[in-house]
Amino acid sequence: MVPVYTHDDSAALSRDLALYILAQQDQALQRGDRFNIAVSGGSLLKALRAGLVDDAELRARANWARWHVFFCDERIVPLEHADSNYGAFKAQVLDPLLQHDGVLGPTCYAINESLVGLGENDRLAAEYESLLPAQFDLILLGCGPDGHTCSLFPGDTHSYLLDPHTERRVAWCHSSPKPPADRITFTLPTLASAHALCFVAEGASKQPVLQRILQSSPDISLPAALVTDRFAQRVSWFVDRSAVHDLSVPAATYHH
Ligand SMILES: O=C1O[C@H](COP(=O)(O)O)[C@@H](O)[C@H](O)[C@H]1O
Repeated sequence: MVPVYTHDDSAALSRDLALYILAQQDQALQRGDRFNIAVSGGSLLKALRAGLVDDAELRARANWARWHVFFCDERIVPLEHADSNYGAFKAQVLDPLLQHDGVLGPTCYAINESLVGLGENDRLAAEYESLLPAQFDLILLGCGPDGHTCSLFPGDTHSYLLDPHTERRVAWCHSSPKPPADRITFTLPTLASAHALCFVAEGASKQPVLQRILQSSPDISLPAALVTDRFAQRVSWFVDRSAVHDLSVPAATYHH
């Protein structure tokens, strides 16, 4: 059973999430000289900002200059487009960090914007793959109401993205059921090689899908359940009470 760290509200979740990330950072910097972290887009970024950027004490504990930040998935749009995960991370984390004097920011790895719109999406995925470190210290994952994580979507149309033996570490996801249609995404082998995988899910809208993922017989047709099941020893979930309301999931407390 994976730990499901359950919180009364967003503020408590954001703080524990930040403490968890800092613990992973410290372990990574004992192993080497950089913290290789991958982030998802969506609602996760609000929690990152509240826990790590807006909180002065925790912001100071992050060794930002050693952070190398990648994106678990990215929408194939210009970086300043409203749908860009890089753009959302910049707005929620990088720009607010810049407002604090003396903070040296992280190194971020965005898609090659010059390939957007050229019909070169396989090449764009391959170029992004070439930037990745051999192994991630931490991958932060979201979970959509349909059970997708990264841009690994459930259903036959997207089963090509879930090949556990693919040599591709980043794949082009086309015809995404959630707009925009074209994206790149980490594949299962990339997730498999991470030291730690952490899902974040908040709000009552996530409750039905969490029921299918966190029950004792998970529905592994859902990519978020598949990842949880397959890499259980390295997976943690950070949730709020409304996301697991009425579920028979043992609530864990994050000890820091
Ligand atoms: O499209 C995406 O959705 C998922 C889930 O987002 P959320 O807002 O429901 O938390 C996100 O993890 C992924 O990075 C993003 O591209």
